[in-house]
Amino acid sequence: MASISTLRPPARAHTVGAPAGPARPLASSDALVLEGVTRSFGALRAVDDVSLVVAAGEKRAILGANGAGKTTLFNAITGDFPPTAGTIRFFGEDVTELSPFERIRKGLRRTYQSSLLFRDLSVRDNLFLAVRGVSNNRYSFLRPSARHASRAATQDLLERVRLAHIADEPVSSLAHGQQRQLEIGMALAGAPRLILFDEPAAGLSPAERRELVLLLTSMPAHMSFVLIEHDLDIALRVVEKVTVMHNGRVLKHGTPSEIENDAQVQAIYMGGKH
Ligand SMILES: Nc1ncnc2c1ncn2[C@@H]1O[C@H](COP(=O)(O)OP(=O)(O)OP(=O)(O)O)[C@@H](O)[C@H]1O
Repeated sequence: MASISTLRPPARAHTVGAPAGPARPLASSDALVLEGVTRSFGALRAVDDVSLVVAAGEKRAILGANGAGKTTLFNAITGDFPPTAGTIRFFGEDVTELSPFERIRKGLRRTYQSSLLFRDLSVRDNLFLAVRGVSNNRYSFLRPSARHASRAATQDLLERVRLAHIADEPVSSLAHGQQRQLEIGMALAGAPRLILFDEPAAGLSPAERRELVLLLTSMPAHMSFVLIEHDLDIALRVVEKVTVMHNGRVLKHGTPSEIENDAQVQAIYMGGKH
């Protein structure tokens, strides 16, 4: 775990938010509502009865030790591995049965732990393809107006993820941190309503981590994100709320400071049992 040492000793042990059930009544301003979401692989319940609510515009981290079920939860939300029980609502709509692509069309995006970039293409072309891929006109490559709008959107993204100065470089020549910035840019194509970031700081140098924090703290206010991140220095700095998972279940929800000072969370991150 990258930043265990950054967890300070608890001022006092205390109970943070209750794990069971959505924390409050459903509201139309909720971006993502999970109720009893479970994903089994044979006898293993990788995600077990998870309920949580992410408000529109909210930035949330999901923490947990290796194997806690974080990525499986992301896969359930995106539909890559749909839940075996429970429901998922996205801006009030039940999307539990929808295909991954239908969820993308509704404004859900994700990044992956491993890179999905086209390494031989330029930074600009990768972003252009991402823009075209989520566009309503994605099959009309030859229509000048659609092409013009996509080029403008591509330029916006280049600037937003601070890669305009290397727009025409091939991805294969980029530093690792720049590639992760580009992945974030691609997830931002098409004005998403919620992005799931899967360990964006993995493998980054300290300087690249600072750049990542800048990017994550400058995300549009109305857009939500959910972040899986082992680097607690980053995770606790860029979100308003934290959900901690353990053995597939929600252990607790809380603010970054509540979670940082929680004895039970510390025990898990130190590799202890609770
Ligand atoms: N496709 C799969 N088939 C079988 N078991 C799986 C599959 N995907 C995940 N698992 C199991 O589910 C459990 C949770 O895995 P998951 O990858 O969701 O954890 P995680 O919290 O994301 O871990 P990490 O921090 O290491 O990425 C693990 O025991 C894992 O082996």
